Amino acid sequence: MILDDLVKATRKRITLEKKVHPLDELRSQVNVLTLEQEFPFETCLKQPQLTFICEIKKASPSKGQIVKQFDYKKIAHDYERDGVDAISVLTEPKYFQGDLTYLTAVHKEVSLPLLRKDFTIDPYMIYQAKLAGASSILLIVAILTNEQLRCYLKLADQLGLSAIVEAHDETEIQRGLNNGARIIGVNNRNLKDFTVDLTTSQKLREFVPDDILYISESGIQTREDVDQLRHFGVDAVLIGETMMRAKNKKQTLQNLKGES
Ligand SMILES: O=C(O)c1ccccc1NCC(=O)[C@H](O)[C@H](O)COP(=O)(O)O
Repeated sequence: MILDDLVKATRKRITLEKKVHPLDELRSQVNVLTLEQEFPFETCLKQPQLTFICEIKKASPSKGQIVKQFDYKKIAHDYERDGVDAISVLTEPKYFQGDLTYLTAVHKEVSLPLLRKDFTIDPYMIYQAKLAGASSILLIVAILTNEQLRCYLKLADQLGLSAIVEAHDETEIQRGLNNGARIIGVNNRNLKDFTVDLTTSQKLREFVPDDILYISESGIQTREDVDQLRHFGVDAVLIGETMMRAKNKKQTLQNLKGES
């Protein structure tokens, strides 16, 4: 399964990165930052209207290369100008052609809350996310033990980072909640065969209490999709490919929001 490959590649990458910049070095840099505890990512998800998180994503395992021209700074500016609420930046290099430096650069360019989209399997990656300017990280239940989930959520909290706890079924949602998740993300993409079914977000909605933020991720293409998800009671949508392929991002976003 693709998640196994992603975890393997991530472990290899992080092992190398730790040799260049050991954990203690990252820790001491984080210590000199003023740790704000405002959780801007969560604040933006709590607004009354649906929150739009749009992604900066060059390639993916399911689609291969999505865009040839990849001016991530311009995309970030366009997203901010056009009314996106938060930005997700893929930092996984092997399968998504992402890079942590994209996140650092985007943080310098825009003031929107940023999600480090990666396959977090080590606390080291949470420190990296903080130093790169993220206000949120991704924790995928399927690749973490309960103890890891609990510890990573605690560390994120200490660093003023929110965490999207991604689940694919009722059991994973329960594990996320039992270990302290405040945000549950449901992935509409089946990671075994890459098929997308937006009703996954509908089917799993009932297992997430109303005081927990609920994000629908992947496969969102049209205004009808967004309307449907709004109707299912999601707090936010995470949209990657549709926005990345859009020639006119402003118009596409307005259309998705139902403003044009
Ligand atoms: O996008 C993939 O092919 C993929 C495959 C395996 C694991 C994760 C994957 N995507 C990460 C994401 O969560 C999406 O980039 C995000 O939800 C946006 O999805 P989309 O709008 O379909 O680009």
